[in-house]
Amino acid sequence: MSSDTHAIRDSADLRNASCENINGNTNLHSTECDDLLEGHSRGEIPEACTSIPRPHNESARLAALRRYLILDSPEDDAFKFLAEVAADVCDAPFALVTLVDEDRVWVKSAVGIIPCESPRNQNCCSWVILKEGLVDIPDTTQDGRTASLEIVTGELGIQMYVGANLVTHDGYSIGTLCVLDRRPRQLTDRQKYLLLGLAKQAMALIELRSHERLLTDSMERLEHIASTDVLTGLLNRRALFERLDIEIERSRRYASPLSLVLIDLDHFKAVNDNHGHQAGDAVLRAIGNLIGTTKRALDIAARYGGEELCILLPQTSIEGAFSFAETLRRNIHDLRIEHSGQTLAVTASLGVASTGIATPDGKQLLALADKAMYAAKRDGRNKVVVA
Ligand SMILES: Nc1nc2c(ncn2[C@@H]2O[C@H](COP(=O)(O)OP(=O)(O)OP(=O)(O)O)[C@@H](O)[C@H]2O)c(=O)[nH]1
Repeated sequence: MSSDTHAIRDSADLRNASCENINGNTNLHSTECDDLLEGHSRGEIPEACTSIPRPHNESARLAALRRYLILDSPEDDAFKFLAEVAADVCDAPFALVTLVDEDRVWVKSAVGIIPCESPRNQNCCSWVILKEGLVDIPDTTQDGRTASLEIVTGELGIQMYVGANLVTHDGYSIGTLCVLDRRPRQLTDRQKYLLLGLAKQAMALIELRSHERLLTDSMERLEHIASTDVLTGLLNRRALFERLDIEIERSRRYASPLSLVLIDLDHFKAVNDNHGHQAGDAVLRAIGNLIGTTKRALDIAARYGGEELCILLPQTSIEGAFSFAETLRRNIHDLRIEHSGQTLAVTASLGVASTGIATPDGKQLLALADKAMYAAKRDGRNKVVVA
């Protein structure tokens, strides 16, 4: 016998129990919940509940729900499919996958009804998370838990509700897979068994989506680590070459210019020799920041080598690149870096190259910029030279 078909209790008991728990006791224990849930499905209709009790582990339950990041997530056909199967199996016009949040019941997917959230106090699903297994209400108009709910008394006129718990791997009830009908009726044992099985599948799907998200996040983090230069926060050399190939290809395909600026700090060895390697690192970090704030969002900045940096400027002509390089040269010249009580200043030599009519490949473009950069060094440093 399912817990929903337990013996009928005196409706006065239920009223008393409800009232005690309505009056602020949100830390309800499961036995108390059972008192509320059992024994009032038939006979005299108890006074309507104005508040649905909360499980004794409510705050841990909410934390469990939130770790899945499923609330307010986009539609997902796999959940919709499970709701469709539940509706078919139970021969019900409505089926929903719901999550019971702090003050609302949010619908992940729905069949026969437009999914929308509703207040927790007005939703049958809020009863389901109070106990294990199914909540089976063959006639909602005759059940104290549901008789006064808007979904029953209102336009929708729901008269049958059966909800199966979605239980996390660590035992928290976070929502339901439920079926609803406009006429009172009893599901068969087979239908209830299948609904419970489908609820397990819905929960497995929630866990799967969560694992997928964690995996994607980890891969993105790893990709970030693998492509970022730790000192400057810019892209590293490997990532630069990847992006260079992509941007060269884009430049070819759309016949748009791509420019490249190569930056080499002047007399950087002297910074290390005179102020120490830590000071040299502080300078490189500061230059990395400066480049980050000087370039456009679509420009791609990388650490090319030791004290050599590189910026790709998509859709930028040689004139535009020269103007950008001049601004950067001035900004570097004007930059003052405070380190261990000392104020450091550096200059840089910059080489600029651009894809022309005979578009070079990435390596050729770099070689052109490198040649121009060395010309700037030869010309006295703190200069921009165009290839
Ligand atoms: N602190 C620090 N120094 C670095 C790093 N990478 C390269 N360097 C130093 O950068 C200096 C580069 O020196 P050089 O190639 O002789 O060039 P330079 O002193 O900048 O002289 P010019 O380029 O000719 O103006 C070397 O002392 C490297 O050790 C780094 O990550 N941190």
